[in-house]
Amino acid sequence: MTAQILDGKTLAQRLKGQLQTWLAEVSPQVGRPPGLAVIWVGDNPASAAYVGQKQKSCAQVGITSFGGQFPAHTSQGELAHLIQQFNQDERVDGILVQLPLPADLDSTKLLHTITPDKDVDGLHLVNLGKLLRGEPGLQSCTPAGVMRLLGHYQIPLAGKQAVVVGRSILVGKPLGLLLLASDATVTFAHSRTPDLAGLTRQADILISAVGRQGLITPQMVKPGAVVVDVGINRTPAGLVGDVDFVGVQAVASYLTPVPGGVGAMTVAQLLLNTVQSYGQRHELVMPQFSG
Ligand SMILES: Nc1nc(=O)c2c([nH]1)NC[C@@H]1CN(c3ccc(C(=O)N[C@@H](CCC(=O)O)C(=O)O)cc3)C=[N+]21
Repeated sequence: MTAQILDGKTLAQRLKGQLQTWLAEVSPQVGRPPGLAVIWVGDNPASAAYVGQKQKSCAQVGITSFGGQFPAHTSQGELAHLIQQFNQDERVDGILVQLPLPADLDSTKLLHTITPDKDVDGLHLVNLGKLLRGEPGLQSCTPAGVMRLLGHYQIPLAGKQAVVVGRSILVGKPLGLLLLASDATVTFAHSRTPDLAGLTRQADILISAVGRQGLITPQMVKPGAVVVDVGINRTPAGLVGDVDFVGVQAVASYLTPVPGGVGAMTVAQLLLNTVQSYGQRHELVMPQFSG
């Protein structure tokens, strides 16, 4: 068997095309384009690439970017004040605080300063609570992007065994809840899971969101499983995920590449969340952006 590639890059490009077309029609009627404020503190080089990617994608589809880079010594109070200004700014539909923040800042407290209806990262307690309840709300971009990618390829989830390796608040936990909401039987695995391979071999849907190169070997994958690689590892040879791509491709039925899989969907989902927030603010009827 050779796994089919879940092509996040192409799907993301098509979604962006649909957003661009719709916004070209709607923004003049509303009288303004959607706005996304990105707050990036310090000079983490990985963040530089992500923030650049986000701003470029915003420009492509017709979303105005606000915010920018702030020095590493910016205080908690200054950042809270900045977020409050964006909360009130009528041109801003989404506010994103790029993580990680410098260690002396309290990122959770800052995230809770964002008004929930502009929380395009889905990390405010109110949006996390809605996720837990299964109510509509802004959803974290990477998990929502993964679900959109699986949905696009019509991967069945109901009744399937899903194993999520990793339990972060940014990816593992919310993705597990979304899979559960789609009627998968979900198991969370993590660094204290004793027999990881024994567990992952039972997975029809295997998600790795850890950040360790080579973590998922072919022996850990059930033949025919769907494998989603959320890992991001920078190596001398370039960007790689958690999954032994070549080995697992011979065992799985579907597999996401890194790059070109989940990362590309994350950015597209951020734009979708921003447009969703804009649409709600102006009571617009939103089309189904399906890619
Ligand atoms: N508040 C917050 N929200 C986030 O959503 C968030 C964050 N902080 N901090 C960092 C992580 C990471 N992240 C990625 C975004 C795009 C790619 C992406 O576009 N990846 C491309 C390749 C990029 C490259 O080549 O460097 C791909 O996989 O094809 C990856 C990872 C968002 N994150």
